[in-house]
Amino acid sequence: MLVAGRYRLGALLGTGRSGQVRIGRDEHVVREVAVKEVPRILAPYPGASAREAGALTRIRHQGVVELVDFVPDPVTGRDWLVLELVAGRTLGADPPLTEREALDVGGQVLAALRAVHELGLVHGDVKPANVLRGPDGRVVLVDFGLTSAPRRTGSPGVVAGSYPYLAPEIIRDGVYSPESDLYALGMTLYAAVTGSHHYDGPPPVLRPIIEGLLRPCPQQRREAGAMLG
Ligand SMILES: Nc1ncnc2c1ncn2[C@@H]1O[C@H](COP(=O)(O)OP(=O)(O)OP(=O)(O)O)[C@@H](O)[C@H]1O
Repeated sequence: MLVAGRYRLGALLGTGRSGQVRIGRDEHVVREVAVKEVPRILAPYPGASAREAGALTRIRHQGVVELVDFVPDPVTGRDWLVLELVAGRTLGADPPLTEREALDVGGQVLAALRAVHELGLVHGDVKPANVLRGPDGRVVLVDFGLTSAPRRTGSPGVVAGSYPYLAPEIIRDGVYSPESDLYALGMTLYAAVTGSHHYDGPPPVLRPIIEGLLRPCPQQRREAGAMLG
């Protein structure tokens, strides 16, 4: 299949809640990209594709996936996000990381999150499936479908995101903030080194960092972030 008369779809890279992500061959400039299909009617959160495209247009950082093109298709009701093809695998796709590797990954994700937060945005869905790690060690954050300004929905129970990476204040009050991204990073690192997301006491080297990122008080998570870099 050819998207926008230009991107020829190939092998499946991954499947998420919104749709499929495939390798695409850009026939105009002959290079490979990643093409994410978001069927509007099935999208778990309305406006996710436009929100993701809008956020990625603003964020430029080596740890954040680059947006190449955005192709809304009003006829079929599908949107296509054309992204930089990241050579890497998601955390969790392979055996657990060593603590040293997790420290490095944590530092890189934190740097990417800082770029997001400096623009006044919250990623909103940090989790192992949204962190890609390449053979060269480069770490890239993907899936900005829930990215928005900090917000408080005030409706407990109706929360967007992924358990168990949701900070307690999101579950309680629907409060999304840079600090809720830090909580999700803490849980992501815990899952990356233990292979489990059932929190049962952190591993030794990362203990102060993970415990700090998972603090119930959002402000206190910043100190743990500072330990990562
Ligand atoms: N640019 C990319 N390069 C390579 N693989 C990618 C890229 N973007 C996404 N993927 C793969 O596709 C999967 C799904 O992508 P993504 O998380 O963006 O979709 P989603 O439908 O929004 O998922 P979610 O269920 O987390 O909301 C990722 O976990 C990853 O394996």
